Amino acid sequence: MASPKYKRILLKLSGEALMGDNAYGIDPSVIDRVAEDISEARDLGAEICLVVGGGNIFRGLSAAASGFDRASADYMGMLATVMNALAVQNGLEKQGIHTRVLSAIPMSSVCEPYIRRRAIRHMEKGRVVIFAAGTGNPFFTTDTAAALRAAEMSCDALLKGTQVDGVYTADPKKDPTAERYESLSFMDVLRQDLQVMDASAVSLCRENKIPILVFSIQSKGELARVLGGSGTCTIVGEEDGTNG
Ligand SMILES: Nc1ncnc2c1ncn2[C@@H]1O[C@H](COP(=O)(O)OP(=O)(O)OP(=O)(O)O)[C@@H](O)[C@H]1O
Ligand SMILES: O=c1ccn([C@@H]2O[C@H](COP(=O)(O)O)[C@@H](O)[C@H]2O)c(=O)[nH]1
Repeated sequence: MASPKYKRILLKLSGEALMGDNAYGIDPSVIDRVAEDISEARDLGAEICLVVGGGNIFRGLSAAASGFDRASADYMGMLATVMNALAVQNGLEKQGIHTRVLSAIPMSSVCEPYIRRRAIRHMEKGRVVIFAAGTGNPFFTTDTAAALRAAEMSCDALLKGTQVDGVYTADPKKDPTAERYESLSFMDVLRQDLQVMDASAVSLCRENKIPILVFSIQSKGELARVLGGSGTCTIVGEEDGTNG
């Protein structure tokens, strides 16, 4: 069995990927498959914490464009991520994995509040920690929350599991001629304004020397393959390749 390239990872799960072939919401079969993938990655020896997006349910920016107050819409988006976190927790528990959901917006009858030291302790006990409600602040995204928690948890890498298998020269969903990068630097992503992840998340990872691996969470078993070094992904790291 391959050993993981990174010991402690933060996995950012795309909200949109959780809807499967549906136009909205959560597909239980996708939750089960993602939970199996996470279980497989843990079996390699990786310590895993998660941030789940909310794009399958509610995006603040789109709602603001149709007339909602932006901050209120963002709070609704953060609540959507809590629903996704509970769904993923359910899937992981079916795999026999011990988990805790920690929310940046306290909701004590649903899950624990986010307390950094408590999160670290859960991880030390072998639990999968699921960070919900993003950063707890409007005007941010779950990509930034993922970069922030990865830094706080001293993660060795941030893996962005999304609907595409890497970073492309342009959005591959819109431009069929777009080509995938094997690797590139944080500055390349920022300079070329590549939209796969927001700039504040990329900057935070750059400052904290946390490589970002972008891969498709839609491909079964890809998480373990990427961790083992044989999967398809784009690695975003330092200019000189030292942390890639
Ligand atoms: N240069 C690029 N390379 C790769 N993907 C890109 C690029 N530019 C835009 N994209 C788009 O970015 C998307 C991933 O980012 P996005 O923030 O939309 O989703 P997510 O974070 O995976 O999910 P969610 O917001 O639902 O949680 C991809 O599905 C792809 O269509
Ligand atoms: O720190 C945060 C994180 C998220 N939001 C809001 O939630 C939605 C869903 O998150 P995605 O990253 O788009 O999946 C996002 O559109 C924001 O509206 C937030 O306000 N703060």
